Amino acid sequence: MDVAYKRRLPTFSSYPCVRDHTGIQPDRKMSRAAERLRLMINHLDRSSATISAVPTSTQTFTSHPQTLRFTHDTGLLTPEQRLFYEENGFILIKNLVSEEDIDKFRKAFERICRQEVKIPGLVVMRDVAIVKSEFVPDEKAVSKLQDFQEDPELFQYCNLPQILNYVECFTGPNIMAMHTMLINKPPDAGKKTSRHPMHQDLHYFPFRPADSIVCAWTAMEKVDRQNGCLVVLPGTHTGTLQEHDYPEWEGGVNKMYHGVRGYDPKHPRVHLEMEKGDTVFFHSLLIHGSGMNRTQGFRKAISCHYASADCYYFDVKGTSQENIENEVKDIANRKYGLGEMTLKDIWALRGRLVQGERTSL
Ligand SMILES: CCCC(=O)SCCNC(=O)CCNC(=O)[C@H](O)C(C)(C)COP(=O)(O)OP(=O)(O)OC[C@H]1O[C@@H](n2cnc3c(N)ncnc32)[C@H](O)[C@@H]1OP(=O)(O)O
Ligand SMILES: Nc1ncnc2c1ncn2[C@@H]1O[C@H](COP(=O)(O)OP(=O)(O)OP(=O)(O)O)[C@@H](O)[C@H]1O
Ligand SMILES: O=C(O)CCC(=O)C(=O)O
Ligand SMILES: [Fe+2]
Ligand SMILES: [Mg+2]
Repeated sequence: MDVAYKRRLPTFSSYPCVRDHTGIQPDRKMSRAAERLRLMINHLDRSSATISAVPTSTQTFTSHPQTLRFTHDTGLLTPEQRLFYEENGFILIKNLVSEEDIDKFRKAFERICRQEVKIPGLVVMRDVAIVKSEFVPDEKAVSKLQDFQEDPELFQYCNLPQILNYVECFTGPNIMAMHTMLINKPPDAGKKTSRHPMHQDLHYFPFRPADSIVCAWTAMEKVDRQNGCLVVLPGTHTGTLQEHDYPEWEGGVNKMYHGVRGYDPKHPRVHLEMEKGDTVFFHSLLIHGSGMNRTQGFRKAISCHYASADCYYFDVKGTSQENIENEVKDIANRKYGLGEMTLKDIWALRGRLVQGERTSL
């Protein structure tokens, strides 16, 4: 563990934004949940990760066993944190990435925007509102970098030991970094195109199981409702993958920003307000999005989707993911002439082992 990290130990925040009108009472909910888990964990059968809720003195476990399905016991997460992720599908760790590291990522980003470096495979995206205007090599023209696995500086984010320690709690010990992004949400140009529709990241991934895929998303500055923080629907990770499509937004929508078709607008939502360095880990099925940026600043975050290297690819043909596959293939073909490549080939090329063994992906 590096010294800088040790000095400022991260703290766990249950619901980071209690100002949100979700109707959830975080403190009450947490203490009840934590107490229940503490009782259960006394009787944890580690080999099967199965919890027996009411063991008897004769050791006959006749009650309904409850399984911890979404987390692994690595000794890092407290019982409260495990139960929180199990129930909500995300967990926010305060102050996990140092200022120094974030400033380094920001400088690397700026160099890319100024076109001082050329990174193989990197996708530099512009917001749909300005895509037809004149290009200037400046961070103001870039809404997102995607696939920075070949940038040695930015990719350090994916290798940060304190991030991987948490990731392992959700993926197990063999870890692949599958998808990388630096999001530079621009000030909204007036058409609300800076929003990201509510979606499940799994829609983009031709590999499974969903429970072994987690996103780490780190705020590179203070993010709040004003500049378009993440918004999550707690508990939706226990559902299934929904159909996604372009939302019908008057002002237009960014390429490949699909949204969940007809999600329940009454589902409680939580705005994840975060400080620089705070990191949220969330499940690949968790419904999330981000609001518009009402400030004049470019709201920055860096993220990586990790998957267990033991995951397997599958053919999305005939599933709800076929629409995104067609778009990805179209672009890959137009840009790189990768007509013969399958989605699996594209992902296998992009993925990088960051811990353990590359067993399958
Ligand atoms: C868990 C993952 C969740 C997600 O990743 S959600 C977001 C996923 N989004 C993506 O993966 C998009 C990544 N972006 C890209 O691939 C590229 O930026 C993109 C959109 C293909 C543009 O590539 P460029 O190299 O800039 O190509 P280009 O300038 O020649 O444009 C090609 C055509 O695309 C259009 N375009 C560019 N940026 C756009 C945007 N933001 N929204 C909508 N349309 C956009 C552009 O106008 C052009 O269209 P046309 O051919 O002139 O009709
Ligand atoms: N009525 C809606 N229908 C569909 N998606 C919505 C709707 N309202 C918001 N969203 C989506 O929910 C996410 C977050 O929205 P949110 O309401 O937090 O942002 P906002 O409306 O821009 O700002 P705020 O509500 O904080 O004033 C975004 O992805 C946004 O696109
Ligand atoms: O940073 C954001 O606004 C959300 C990005 C996101 O959810 C994604 O790209 O999948
Ligand atoms: Fe996402
Ligand atoms: Mg709103």
